[in-house]
Amino acid sequence: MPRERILSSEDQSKPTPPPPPSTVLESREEDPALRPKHMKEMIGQRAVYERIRVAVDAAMMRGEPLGHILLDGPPGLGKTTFATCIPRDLGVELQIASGAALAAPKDLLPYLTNAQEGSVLFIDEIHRLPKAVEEFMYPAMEDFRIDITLGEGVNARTVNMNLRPFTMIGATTRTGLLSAPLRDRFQIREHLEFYSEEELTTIVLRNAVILKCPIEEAAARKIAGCSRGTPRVVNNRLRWVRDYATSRADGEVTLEVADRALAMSRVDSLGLDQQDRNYLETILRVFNGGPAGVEAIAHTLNAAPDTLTDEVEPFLLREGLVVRTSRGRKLTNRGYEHLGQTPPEEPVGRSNDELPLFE
Ligand SMILES: Nc1ncnc2c1ncn2[C@@H]1O[C@H](COP(=O)(O)OP(=O)(O)OP(=O)(O)O)[C@@H](O)[C@H]1O
Repeated sequence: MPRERILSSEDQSKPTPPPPPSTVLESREEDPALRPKHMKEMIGQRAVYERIRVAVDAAMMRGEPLGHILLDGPPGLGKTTFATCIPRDLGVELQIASGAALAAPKDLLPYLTNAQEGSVLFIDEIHRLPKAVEEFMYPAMEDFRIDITLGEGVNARTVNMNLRPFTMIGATTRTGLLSAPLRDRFQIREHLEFYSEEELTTIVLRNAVILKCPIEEAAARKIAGCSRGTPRVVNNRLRWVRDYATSRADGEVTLEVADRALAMSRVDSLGLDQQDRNYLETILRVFNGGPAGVEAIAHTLNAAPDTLTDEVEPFLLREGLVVRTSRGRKLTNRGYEHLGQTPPEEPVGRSNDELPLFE
């Protein structure tokens, strides 16, 4: 019988210590109603969907566990959504852990020993796993076996323990930080791309129905165009516009209401918010257009460098507003123009020591 259950800390049997509360999906969910439940409900990412679908169908037909999957891409593009839909489609249990919360092998142990045959263990932010935990995972992923050291010093001995075959799904915003041995243990590796305006419009229209929010198609298109190619952002903008329509209009999201709501939240024509513009303005005004190191920009903005690298920069790079060069970040001509400034004479990011970096 297919089971459809997400294990929470309460489900973990004693004496196994429960995972920290932050690893339970419900506590991280922005709006559970909006998250697709099955892969076929997911919009966009068609190529990734098709490849994972083939692997899921084959695993089900053969009655074997699905191979380990690594998903990477900027935040909010659907990594967790894939990781929660896949076990539902397979009809198996799901456990969720966060790389940042697994400080030592003993923290991972309960997840591995609790994993049922064919079940899925999802590790979010897998690039944050410490080396010792990562190495502990190698035999678990490859041979479904773990090596536990008991005792200390001369009395220490290693015990091998067999695990039930399971599927690991890892998600990361930074594949570059993963060691090659860990990366190579994932049979399927997929990169999630930003969504098109068409796809985001479909998401807005679908979610407006779920939120019981009457909306004009032109307004849905407007919201989609201002959402940085990201489903999480489109959902947040939709909720804001819906609140605005309730509070300042008759509840219907018309194009005019959407325009007013987005202007009030200071989202510009490209979908950039205040944080994005502060980043660009800092490079322009404090660093004369760059190059500037991300640490220096982060200090100036009083922000964490990781937030800039993971959340702010990917979309600005994709839009060609900044480039990453070997000497740091630089505004492009388009970046200058977006800030209403005239670009400098010299072409940006093309001198020998300022070649754009690709990762
Ligand atoms: N393909 C999709 N179709 C429809 N909605 C989606 C899709 N992908 C994501 N979403 C929506 O966007 C929200 C954010 O997605 P999700 O949590 O899966 O992103 P993520 O890549 O795991 O982000 P993070 O790296 O921050 O964990 C989800 O709650 C869901 O509502």
